[in-house]
Amino acid sequence: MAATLTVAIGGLGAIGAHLARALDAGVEGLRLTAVAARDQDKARRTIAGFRSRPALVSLAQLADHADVIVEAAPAAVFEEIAEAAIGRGRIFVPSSVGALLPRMHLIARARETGARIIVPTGALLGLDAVRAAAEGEVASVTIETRKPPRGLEGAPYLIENGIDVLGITTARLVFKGNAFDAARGFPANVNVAAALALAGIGPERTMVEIWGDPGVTRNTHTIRVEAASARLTMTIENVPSEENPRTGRITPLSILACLRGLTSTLKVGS
Ligand SMILES: NC(=O)C1=CN([C@@H]2O[C@H](COP(=O)(O)OP(=O)(O)OC[C@H]3O[C@@H](n4cnc5c(N)ncnc54)[C@H](O)[C@@H]3O)[C@@H](O)[C@H]2O)C=CC1
Ligand SMILES: O=C([O-])CC(=O)C(=O)O
Repeated sequence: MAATLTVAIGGLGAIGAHLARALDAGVEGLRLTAVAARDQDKARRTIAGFRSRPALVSLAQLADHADVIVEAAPAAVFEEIAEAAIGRGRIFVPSSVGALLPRMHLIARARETGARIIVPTGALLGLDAVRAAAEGEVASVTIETRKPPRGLEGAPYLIENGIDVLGITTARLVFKGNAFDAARGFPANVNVAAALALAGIGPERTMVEIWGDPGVTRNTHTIRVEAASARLTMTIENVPSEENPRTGRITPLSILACLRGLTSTLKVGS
């Protein structure tokens, strides 16, 4: 029988609370041992009915409590969770993948400590095919993201460029550039572009279009890959979660599937 891995989660919002509940309900090979949250009272209420109550600790302490540290917090506190997890040689599973792009030194650090950084597919699709294609020659990778305007509100790029996204009445291209610049300009919005870049040809060559689109109710991502082995065109339309409409409901499910793959006897997909 495969060994059980202990799991700690930083952030108990749309992703973290859902994942915590799912783990507590029972997942073979995984055991939730600790969580960290900003609002301690709310966190206590969230875990009150759990079958096995995890320790409520600080972000930096998560790494002392588990083999696998899942980051499910705002990008602003990414470093605090990541540095402790990687410093202690844990398996680090980030949600705020956009925050990893400007911190690629963490990968060199993980090499030193024996930590692993496992980026889940998250709100995207098809990263298995992108990774496979990237083992051969890839000419181009693009992602087109369409969001309801309020899902883009407050992004630094829009503020810097005076773009009033809530005033948009027809679909408008608000950003076109590489994944690196997209992650800087839209830190709460392009985790999927960052994951795509890391799966394929890197943040400099992965091209991103972000559209504010009053005509969509779902965050919609279309990936196009032109490779020597295949041409890929894939679209996902994410149902927003109740807790945080910026975050697709599929995201905690994808992380759960990713965690299952760490211990399962049968693993499907590369
Ligand atoms: N990889 C992907 O495909 C996706 C990634 N994301 C990213 O995942 C991250 C989490 O997303 P959500 O769960 O939707 O966010 P959320 O806003 O619903 O939850 C974040 C949680 O972190 C907590 N938090 C904030 N500061 C904290 C601190 N200092 N210590 C402990 N907890 C703290 C908040 O109280 C909140 O409960 C975000 O960065 C988001 O952009 C979101 C959707 C898809
Ligand atoms: O589609 C979603 O649910 C979230 C999203 O765009 C991202 O975080 O990159």
